[in-house]
Amino acid sequence: MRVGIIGATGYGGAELLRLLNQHPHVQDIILYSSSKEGMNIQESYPHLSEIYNKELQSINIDSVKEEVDTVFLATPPGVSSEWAGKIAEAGCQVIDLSGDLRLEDPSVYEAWYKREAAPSSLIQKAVYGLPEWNREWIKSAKIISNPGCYPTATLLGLAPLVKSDLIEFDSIIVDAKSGTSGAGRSPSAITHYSEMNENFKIYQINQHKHVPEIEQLLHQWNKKVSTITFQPHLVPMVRGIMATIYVKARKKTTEQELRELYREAYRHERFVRVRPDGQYPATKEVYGSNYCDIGLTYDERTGRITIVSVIDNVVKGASGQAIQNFNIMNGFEEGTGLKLVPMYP
Ligand SMILES: NC(=O)C1=CN([C@@H]2O[C@H](COP(=O)(O)OP(=O)(O)OC[C@H]3O[C@@H](n4cnc5c(N)ncnc54)[C@H](OP(=O)(O)O)[C@@H]3O)[C@@H](O)[C@H]2O)C=CC1
Ligand SMILES: CC(=O)N[C@@H](CCC(=O)OP(=O)(O)O)C(=O)O
Repeated sequence: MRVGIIGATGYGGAELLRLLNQHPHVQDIILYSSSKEGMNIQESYPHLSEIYNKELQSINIDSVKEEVDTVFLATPPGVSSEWAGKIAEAGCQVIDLSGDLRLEDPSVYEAWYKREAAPSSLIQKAVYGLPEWNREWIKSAKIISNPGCYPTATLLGLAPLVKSDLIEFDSIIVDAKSGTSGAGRSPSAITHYSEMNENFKIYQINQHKHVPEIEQLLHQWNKKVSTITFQPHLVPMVRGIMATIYVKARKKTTEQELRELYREAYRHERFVRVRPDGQYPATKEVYGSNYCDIGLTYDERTGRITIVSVIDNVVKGASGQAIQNFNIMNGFEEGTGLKLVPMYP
């Protein structure tokens, strides 16, 4: 297949290129840029020297239509609402890494993103690309809205419990930590070295745009869930997300019962690994891979369940999951191009 990446000069785009470059069903990758047309991608990314030697193309719907079968939009919010519809109408598959098409209610998008929402007709066509729980819809989708990085870790960590009726549904607290690559390639006063090295910050308290995305899915899975508490933090590392999730059990349970619930839920999922008793995952254990690793415990004293869910934000939290969706949409074996052993140490 021939694939295009819009936003190839960003971190999500570069990771798509790294992974698609060794995908056996991808014959050609065209890179599009809104600001660096005519430049070679190696000028932006010297690590691609002698591996990928191509010029960035301007984004033009007629050439996109001629050149590619699938377009990955690795662009900031606001861009996909402009391009996804046109590209789909031109007959290409669209996989959007941004948050533009994830929220079903445009007024919720406008309240949290503080910008105009995409047209409802476009949002309705997009399938939320969380393969472990939405695989059947992804198979026939033409437009995928790829989940956010924090929602991926949080939803995979919460799904078995929320679907089980074992918990107090108003008790969910998510304490999430991310590396700085989650903020993209452009440096900012929040993420640059002097600000982040030897530092640990909470940000966007009670107002992160991933709150409604997480709540939307949890509510779809169980109508008893309405709101959650979610607080994101930045940690001085490049890749990785850890979501530590606290939930009150509705009645007495055991760690063994909970682990069995998770093992059963993810028995056939190649990218979700449930840790054995007493093991809790660290971000480095999924670094550079498409895995989501989950550990859990039950505190008999407080009746609280703690779930620890880790991903690499650029892989399972963005580009790897996008390729997992690409594989499912096209009937390829789901792990194609994603058989990545985490880099350790
Ligand atoms: N980084 C991460 O861990 C994750 C990112 N995401 C989402 O994926 C998307 C990409 O993120 P990321 O790669 O980190 O961001 P970056 O800021 O690193 O890259 C975004 C790219 O978008 C392109 N771009 C900017 N403005 C426009 C425009 N008006 N029209 C077309 N292209 C534009 C730019 O490329 P150029 O100037 O060459 O056009 C830029 O390099 C975002 O929506 C992000 O929220 C989702 C999950 C995780
Ligand atoms: C560390 C950091 O800044 N992370 C980003 C999340 C990136 C992401 O997943 O954003 P989208 O929903 O737009 O895809 C943030 O908090 O906004």
